[in-house]
Amino acid sequence: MVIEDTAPCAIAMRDVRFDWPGGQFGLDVPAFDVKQNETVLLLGQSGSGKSTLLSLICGILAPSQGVIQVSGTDIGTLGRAKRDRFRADHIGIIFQMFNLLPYASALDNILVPLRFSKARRARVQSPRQEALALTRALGLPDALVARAQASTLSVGQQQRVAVARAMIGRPNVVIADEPTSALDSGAQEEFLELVFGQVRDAGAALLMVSHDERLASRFDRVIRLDQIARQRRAAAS
Ligand SMILES: Nc1ncnc2c1ncn2[C@@H]1O[C@H](COP(=O)(O)OP(=O)(O)OP(=O)(O)O)[C@@H](O)[C@H]1O
Repeated sequence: MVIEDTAPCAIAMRDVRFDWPGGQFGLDVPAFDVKQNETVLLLGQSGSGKSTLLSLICGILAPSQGVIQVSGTDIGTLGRAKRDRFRADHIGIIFQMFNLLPYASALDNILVPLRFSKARRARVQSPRQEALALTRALGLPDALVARAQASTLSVGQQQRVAVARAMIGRPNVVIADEPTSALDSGAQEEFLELVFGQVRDAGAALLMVSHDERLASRFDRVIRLDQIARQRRAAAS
């Protein structure tokens, strides 16, 4: 199924239903869109289903019904392997704890998405030069990026590496799951500045999840999970 009138949308969800195995928690999303070039902050309390929603959009989880369209592709029609490929090709992901490979260099961490995606690799002329251009823009010295093991970097340096890894090969959708939760407020500001700059340069859509309302003023649009999704919880016995 193709959702009509979503041409400018990077993400479009219609009548989506998902239940975690065990039936303790489920999510219904009647309609949710993020436009290309739009920055959206998704707020919600702990346990409300924000990460579940992001996993559906990234194709890590599959809905039991409904349509999830990312960059014009209905990812629900893809099998698991194709969803994994689609995610690698089209989505840049910034995780809460950055999830860097600890013993690899910062540079090798940044190049990981290109190893998993030919399409993303094809959008990069010189991987090493592009990675270093990104890290320079993010304020990291070349020698550190090329030589330092990720585990030896400060949290601030790790977040920059995580942004560069998400942005290499210019994905058109960037998903960030509470990427500022480990940072103090000064570092949060700086981090958002970096992410927004990179997302704008790539012409990408950004969907960031947080429970921190103070971030709201920076985004084109702020929504609460309960405005777009209905949560289903099993009654406690
Ligand atoms: N792997 C899992 N298996 C079964 N149920 C799960 C699983 N992960 C999450 N859930 C259920 O989904 C609910 C929502 O979890 P989710 O992680 O999506 O919330 P969240 O809003 O991202 O929370 P937080 O802000 O604390 O990260 C949880 O309360 C839990 O009941």
